[in-house]
Amino acid sequence: RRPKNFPPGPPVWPILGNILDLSLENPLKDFERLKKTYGNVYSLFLGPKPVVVMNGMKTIKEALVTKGVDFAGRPQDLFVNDSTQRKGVILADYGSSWKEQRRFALMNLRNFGMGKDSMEERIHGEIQYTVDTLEKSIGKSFSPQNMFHNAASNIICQVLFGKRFEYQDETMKTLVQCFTENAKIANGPWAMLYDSFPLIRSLPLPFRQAFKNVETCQKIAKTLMNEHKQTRVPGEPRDFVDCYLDRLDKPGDDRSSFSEAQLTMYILDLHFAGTDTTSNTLLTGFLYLMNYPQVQEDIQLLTAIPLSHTSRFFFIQAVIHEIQRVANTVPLSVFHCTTKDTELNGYSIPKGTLIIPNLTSVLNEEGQWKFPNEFNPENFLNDQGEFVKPEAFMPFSAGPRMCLGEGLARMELFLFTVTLLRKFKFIWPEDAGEPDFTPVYGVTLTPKPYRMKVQLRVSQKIPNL
Ligand code: HEM
Repeated sequence: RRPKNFPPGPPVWPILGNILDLSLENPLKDFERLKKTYGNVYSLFLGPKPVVVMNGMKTIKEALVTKGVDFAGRPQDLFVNDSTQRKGVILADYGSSWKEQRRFALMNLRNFGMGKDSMEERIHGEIQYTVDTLEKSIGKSFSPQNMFHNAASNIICQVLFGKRFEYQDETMKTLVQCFTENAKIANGPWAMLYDSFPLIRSLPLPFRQAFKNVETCQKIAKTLMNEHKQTRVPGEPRDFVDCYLDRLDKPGDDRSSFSEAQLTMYILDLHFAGTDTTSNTLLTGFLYLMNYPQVQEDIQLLTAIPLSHTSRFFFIQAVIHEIQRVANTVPLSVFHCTTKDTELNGYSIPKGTLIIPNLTSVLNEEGQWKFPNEFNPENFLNDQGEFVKPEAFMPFSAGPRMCLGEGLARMELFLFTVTLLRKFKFIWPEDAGEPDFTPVYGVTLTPKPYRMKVQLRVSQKIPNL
């Protein structure tokens, strides 16, 4: 039974709730269908657990920004909480510990923005390896999945550990394999069953593998942390781990949330949050750029013009934003939870209710975009050809829990796109058939595996702008 004045939704079955209303493999279409029937705020039951799904820009902003604190919690009784032992920042509940840890990361990520070891330098350094990989692949048809994944992983490793890993490095391979497997389990049917039916949690079912994987990753994070302890000079941090160890040296009060156990999970959080997201956005970007050769060519002509030239800046920004809009990389954001009894669109939502912000419903919302259902950089250009960012552009979500890696991610997307397009032409192979733009559902949306071809560019005449 729905509580009084709770958002409406489909009829609820005993024990099962609404689990049969959702495809366990990919619920995005079901969420869209339910929005058409019940409106922008509706409710579902996962087994006995009530869930509120929020849709549309106005509703999501009202909740995550205007009533930011009310909606800034994270559910604590799900599969993902058990598998990460409730440490780190992504899944930490709203409160002083989360605030302290989040502020620390934001401040330190900003501090890496300057100087010779700046974020930009670190990204450029890694792009050079991607360029080498592409040069070796000229004329061949190859799958770019690992290349982008490794590059995104190495950039976050540079930030965290001050070093990159060779693409064949066993530690990295193990980390990536564990993350990939866990992301699959976390968004698959077994996690949904784990969340809906607490009685099955101790049974030896496939979700057990995720717990083993987290243990393996934690061991790796601990080893890297211990290596830093051996080589660091206190007060002269080289990277995020050193900054954190410096912070641990400070005499703090007993209630401080900083600890080595926090750090190991934090390392994994940032590595996980910064890898799949960026690499899948890049993969989607190059899938579209190959199949919209005119857009690719327009950027290529502009890459030869000084960065300060506003037309260059406007068009490239518009293309990168449009890539992020169609990539819809984190389609349901990370699940939130209400921190107190609250209201949304006139409905009452009790404290502790699981909230799903359906970002997909905003990134292609009718009325918010000139071309909601096609790839078109015009979505971000006004009549004068100037870059404009519609309010509905929220791939990083909004409010107090908004992605804390946005600055890093945007710098990566910009530098990769511009540097690679300046040097190479990306071609959809003749024998690849029709491109399939439908993504594969997961915590992050992934393009279906595809192959690409590259050619070195011959220098082009600069247009008269
Ligand atoms: C294109 C790339 C990226 C996209 C689309 C993206 C998107 C998101 C989204 C939608 C959320 C959930 C926000 C919410 O709960 O409302 C999030 C959270 C988060 N992201 Fe990102 N992200 C990206 C890259 C990164 C990078 C590079 C990092 C690492 C520095 C990062 C670190 C985080 C963290 C730590 C959180 C949790 C914040 C919190 O709970 O307070 N993300 N991201």
